[in-house]
Amino acid sequence: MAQRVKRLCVVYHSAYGHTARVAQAIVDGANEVADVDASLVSVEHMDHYKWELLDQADLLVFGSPTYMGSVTGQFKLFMDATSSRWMARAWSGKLAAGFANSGGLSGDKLSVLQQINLFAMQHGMLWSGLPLMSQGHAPSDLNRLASFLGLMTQSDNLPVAQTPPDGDMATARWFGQHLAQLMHRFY
Ligand SMILES: Cc1cc2nc3c(=O)[nH]c(=O)nc-3n(C[C@H](O)[C@H](O)[C@H](O)COP(=O)(O)O)c2cc1C
Repeated sequence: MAQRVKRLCVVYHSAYGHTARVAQAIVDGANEVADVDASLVSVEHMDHYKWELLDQADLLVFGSPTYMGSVTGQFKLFMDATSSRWMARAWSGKLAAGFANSGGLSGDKLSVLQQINLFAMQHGMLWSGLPLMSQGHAPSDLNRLASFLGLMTQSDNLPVAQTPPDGDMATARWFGQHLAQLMHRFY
């Protein structure tokens, strides 16, 4: 029997494009898995169509750049705009995951992942981390920043085509694939 197509949606903010590139890599990785439909939603200019995509998704992946050790103001506006869904328990039982990009190697990205995790818990969602052992700390290595709560990537102050490095981009695709497979296992 054919299995139902599962929907994953990556919800992100990106001022200069680096976090957007990571978001796209998660979507690309997820779409490599059969019977998965993964899409991208920027938190800017949310409209009825975008909210519908989020409401229909089986799994939401939330991502933000790190600003002053926190999610960006734009991402926080999005979080606050979900309060009617929080009240209605609309996303309760959905799978959730998170990612954070920053300029610093640490950059206090953990704080961003913790904020996003707590946000998902407020919604009653079911959290998936990044179950991938670090393969080393070079720019080409998978999970070089050794993060398990969610995906961490780091970008230099360079054009988007050059940074984050290959290992971070490959980790993002791995994360997308993993989350897609998780939807099939879970639902
Ligand atoms: C206002 C502001 C605050 C920032 N704060 C941090 C920070 O706390 N830690 C860090 O490592 N990078 C910090 N950065 C760098 C950003 O995290 C980095 O430029 C961003 O992740 C790039 O993503 P984007 O191209 O998707 O906007 C900051 C940048 C700005 C503009």
